[in-house]
Amino acid sequence: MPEPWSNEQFMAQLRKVGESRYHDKHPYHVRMHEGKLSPEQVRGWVANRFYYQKNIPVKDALILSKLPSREDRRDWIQRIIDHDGRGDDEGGIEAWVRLGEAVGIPREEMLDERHVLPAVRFAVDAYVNFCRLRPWPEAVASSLTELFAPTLVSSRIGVFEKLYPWIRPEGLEYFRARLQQAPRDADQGVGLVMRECKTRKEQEAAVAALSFKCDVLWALLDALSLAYPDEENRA
Ligand SMILES: O=C(O)c1cc(C(=O)O)c2c(n1)C(=O)C(=O)c1cc(C(=O)O)[nH]c1-2
Repeated sequence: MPEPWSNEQFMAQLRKVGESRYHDKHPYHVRMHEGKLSPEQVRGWVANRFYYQKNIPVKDALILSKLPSREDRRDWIQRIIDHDGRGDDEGGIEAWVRLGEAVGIPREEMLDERHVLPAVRFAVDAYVNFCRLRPWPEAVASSLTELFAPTLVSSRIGVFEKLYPWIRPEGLEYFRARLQQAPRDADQGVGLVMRECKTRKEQEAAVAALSFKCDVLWALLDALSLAYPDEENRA
């Protein structure tokens, strides 16, 4: 096996995956940020991403159950609280349901998953199962798409405000909360991956995990492109 990468080289390998394969490059996402999606296409994205959102705390609970140290569990548990909420904080899943209402999807239609496409379900379930079955440092590495999320989410707030004025502004609270949460998650995830993945084999497995996760997000948008084609491509 070749020599392990230095932390800098390892980070560069992880970043390279995001630069080429993160979902911001997907045509459906590009069109979203150009303001070109129809209301129906925006609703399709929100309703399907809900299935991703609701499974995030499930996969984080699987990872939590495998972390051997109390200190690491004390940090990781915050992710579950962010999404499920606690006390007066209703959490990210509820905020996403409100985003749904802000784009015109009734709450019960989000909750009963009637708009969730089969391929989206398969892709998200594959992510949860990856975290269930793989060694925990790889599961943590697969969350590192969050390294690339803050820039994208911050531009999405402006995009939704300016280019989709029909979306009710209170729906954007989810994204605002993520601007604080995602960089903290990414720092924590990078710290764990750098600490645990010391051999070249482990480092390459972490890069592969991040690549797999990019595929999950990409597959979600592929499914949306088929189900909600652009006007000009409609039969
Ligand atoms: O809107 C986005 O572009 C985006 C991307 C990602 C991501 O990169 O996986 C996450 C989120 N949002 C997000 O809101 C979120 O809570 C989240 C958790 C995770 C994860 O894998 O643990 N990714 C993401």
